[in-house]
Amino acid sequence: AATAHHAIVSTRSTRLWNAKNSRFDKNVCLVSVGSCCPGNRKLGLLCASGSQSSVTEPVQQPSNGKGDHSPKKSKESSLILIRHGESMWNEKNLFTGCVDVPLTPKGVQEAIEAGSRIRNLPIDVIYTSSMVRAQMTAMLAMMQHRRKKVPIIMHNESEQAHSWSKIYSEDTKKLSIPVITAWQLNERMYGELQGLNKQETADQFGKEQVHEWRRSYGIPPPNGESLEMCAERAVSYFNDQVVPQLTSGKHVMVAAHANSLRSIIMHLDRLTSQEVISLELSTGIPMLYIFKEGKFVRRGSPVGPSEASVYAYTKNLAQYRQKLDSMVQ
Ligand SMILES: O=C(O)[C@@H](CO)OP(=O)(O)O
Repeated sequence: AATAHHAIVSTRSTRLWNAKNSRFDKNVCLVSVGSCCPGNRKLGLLCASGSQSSVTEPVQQPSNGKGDHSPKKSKESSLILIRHGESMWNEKNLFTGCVDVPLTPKGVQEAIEAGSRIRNLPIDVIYTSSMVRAQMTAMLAMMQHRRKKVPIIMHNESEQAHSWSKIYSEDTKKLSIPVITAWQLNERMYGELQGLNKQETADQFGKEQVHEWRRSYGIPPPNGESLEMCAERAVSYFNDQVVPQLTSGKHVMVAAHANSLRSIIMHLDRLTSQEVISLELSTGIPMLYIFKEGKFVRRGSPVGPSEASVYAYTKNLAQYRQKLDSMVQ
């Protein structure tokens, strides 16, 4: 199943991500530590701003007050980004945006397969959008995880919701993974395109115009959000909430959407507004980054439960896997 060429992370339409070999095809651009496409640039140093965490276990964010959040100790943590599996409107080729539609059976299958690819990777906390397709994907993927911790959605929308969902056993807490839902990670709001057929819209307004609405950085669809506007909320949230977790050594998975993730990947990989135009994400393919000393290094996509691909696993991740091997009979 992992043999297909997925256009997960491609900054040129000529480059396709080969999930099997964890490398870009055509431009011979391997994803390796410290380099990324295009032009072998160093991956971006990410500076978090305004660090606070409202999650179950607040994390201390080391900061020197200058926006440099490199931890003092050299901890390594992993970040998995995953776009939801195929939704019922993906299947119908309809613009979806902030309309909250569920997965198709194929999307469910994609989420399960994604789970099998990451079943040996450590995950301490999960962030999802507030939309059911991202939440289904995260939950279905976690059902495959070897650690068998229980993903539990945090309900902090009111005092009552918070207190009524309290867990009274520390042991049980240890065997669970908080799932934090955030509207900021929702799909880009597609305005008056929501519910329209993508092909019919291109026929009506012209291919070029629709491509600009769909893929440009700065141009919003009618009464919708541009990628830039989406980035303002999604990347801010990522910096404010997710980065402090990583800085404290927690391993994080983020389940979200094509465009909210495009904006985050643009930020992590320091893509230009031109480069992001051809960044396409497939449904249900997990992407792994390592966060170390304040830097994000893209490791590619884990190929499967037994083959990590040479680029995907670090020494620490291999050790975690060995630990799982010794725990699971
Ligand atoms: O319809 C949407 O919400 C998105 C993702 O499916 O569309 P696009 O393909 O333009 O990113």
